[in-house]
Amino acid sequence: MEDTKDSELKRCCSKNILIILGFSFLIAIIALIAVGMTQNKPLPENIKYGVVLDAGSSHTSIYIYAWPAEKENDTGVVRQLDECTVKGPGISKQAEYLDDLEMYMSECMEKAMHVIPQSHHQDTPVYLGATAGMRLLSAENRTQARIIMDKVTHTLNKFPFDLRGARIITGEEEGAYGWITINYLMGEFTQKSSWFNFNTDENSFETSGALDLGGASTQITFQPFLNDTYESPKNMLYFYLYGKYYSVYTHSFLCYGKDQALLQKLAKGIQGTNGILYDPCFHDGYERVMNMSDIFKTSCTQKFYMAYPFNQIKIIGAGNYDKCYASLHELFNTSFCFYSSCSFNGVYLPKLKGNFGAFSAFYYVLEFLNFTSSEVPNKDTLANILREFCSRPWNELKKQYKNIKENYLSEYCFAGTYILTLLHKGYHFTMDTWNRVHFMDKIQNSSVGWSLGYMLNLTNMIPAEQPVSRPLSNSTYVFLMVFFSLILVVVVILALLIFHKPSYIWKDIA
Ligand SMILES: Nc1nc2c(ncn2[C@@H]2O[C@H](COP(=O)(O)OP(=O)(O)OP(=O)(O)O)[C@@H](O)[C@H]2O)c(=O)[nH]1
Ligand SMILES: [Ca+2]
Repeated sequence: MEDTKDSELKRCCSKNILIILGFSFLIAIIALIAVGMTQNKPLPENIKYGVVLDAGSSHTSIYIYAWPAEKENDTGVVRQLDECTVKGPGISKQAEYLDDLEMYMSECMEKAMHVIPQSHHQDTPVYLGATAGMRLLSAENRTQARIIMDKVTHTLNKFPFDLRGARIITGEEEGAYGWITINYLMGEFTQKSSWFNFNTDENSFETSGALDLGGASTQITFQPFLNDTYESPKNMLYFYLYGKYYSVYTHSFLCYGKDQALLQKLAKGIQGTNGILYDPCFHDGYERVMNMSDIFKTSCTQKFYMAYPFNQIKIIGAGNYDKCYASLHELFNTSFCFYSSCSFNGVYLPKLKGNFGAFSAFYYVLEFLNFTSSEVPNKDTLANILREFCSRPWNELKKQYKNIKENYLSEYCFAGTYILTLLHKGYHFTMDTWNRVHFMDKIQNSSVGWSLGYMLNLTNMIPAEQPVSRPLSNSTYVFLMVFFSLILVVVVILALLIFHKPSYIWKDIA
């Protein structure tokens, strides 16, 4: 009787303990989830900002970038927050208006001050890089170029940011940073170089080449086949990024940007005329009068200079793609080459390799001509588009494209034909390789150009080694915590059930 009472008491006690434990675990899990959801939120992201001014030959653009401070060595984390186009021409044309530089910059710099929180102004780095317009001016008039750069620095110092330098960048830098930008935005530097990739085949790390067409210069940059990296050391750049070596070919053709190429073409075309130029690269019915001094003031046209008895020329459009193509051909001298292969003017060009991203005027022009969305994006398709477009009368075009700046509209025939000539005759893209050129303006809302790569480099945001993998994210942490707690509960309950059973056994034994 006593024993039965005893075992009843034991069973009752075990049951109560089980209920209390179960209840406690339930409360603990609810508490854990609640704490995980409320207290364990990630720390507010510490955002950093950076500003780059791209002082191009035709205009100045300002790019504002942002990135989370704790992730700055990861790839693809820096994003363009905003951009602003400065009204007016490039800084190389500002020599006579130096006192107006502050006004020139102010609208876009104020935009940057608005976009970037005030508390970050003082530690936001600002870089200005001037490109081919200033390179040309520097070669023609070094003193004037220095005065402009000093004044630009002085002006930028008036804004509350951390100005880290305003300088003229080289054509090689322009090419290299454009290449870095594309591959950074496309995630090419880290994606394929993961730990399980033992493949040392150079193709397994293929990057995208970069083609930039500015107003005064144009750049071609790509990773050639390894055997082709020794012929012209001055064209090679070497990078060690995210634990991998890259040998990159680059060349910048000064005077072969869209605007300077047009001046070259006009300077050549005017030879032997009486001041009237019937130009197949402009539409029928189009007329433009230009000062001879404007054509010959750049060093790009000096090789065509002759004494002329007139101060102005009159360009009369004679829209004809085939004749325009033939006239542009003459700007590319392919008659000599002291290397195994050349692009033009005796410049070494290794065998083209991989895909290319083509931006700036490559994109603006071919986007207008609807070539970027073409289903068969090859040379013949573009030639057909241009043949039709160039033959259209100017009056008809003006009526159809009322919202497009007349200056841009009048030059699409020339510019499209120039792009075709540059890619085909200059860089030797063939029917097979044309479809490897991808015309682009932005990748994930960030503009493709040299400025992002420039900032990444100057702020040391591209590490030589692969960054170590990061700890668990907040959500993974909460999930794992709850998951393992549940397992623990199940295990404890099972253990208690097993522990609970022997009370019957004890009873039997008794
Ligand atoms: N159609 C069109 N042309 C543009 C546009 N923006 C710029 N351009 C022209 O395209 C050419 C190249 O422009 P950019 O890439 O800005 O040239 P840039 O940076 O000033 O010149 P570089 O110093 O040689 O790099 C120039 O002739 C510009 O006038 C645009 O939105 N539409
Ligand atoms: Ca440019």
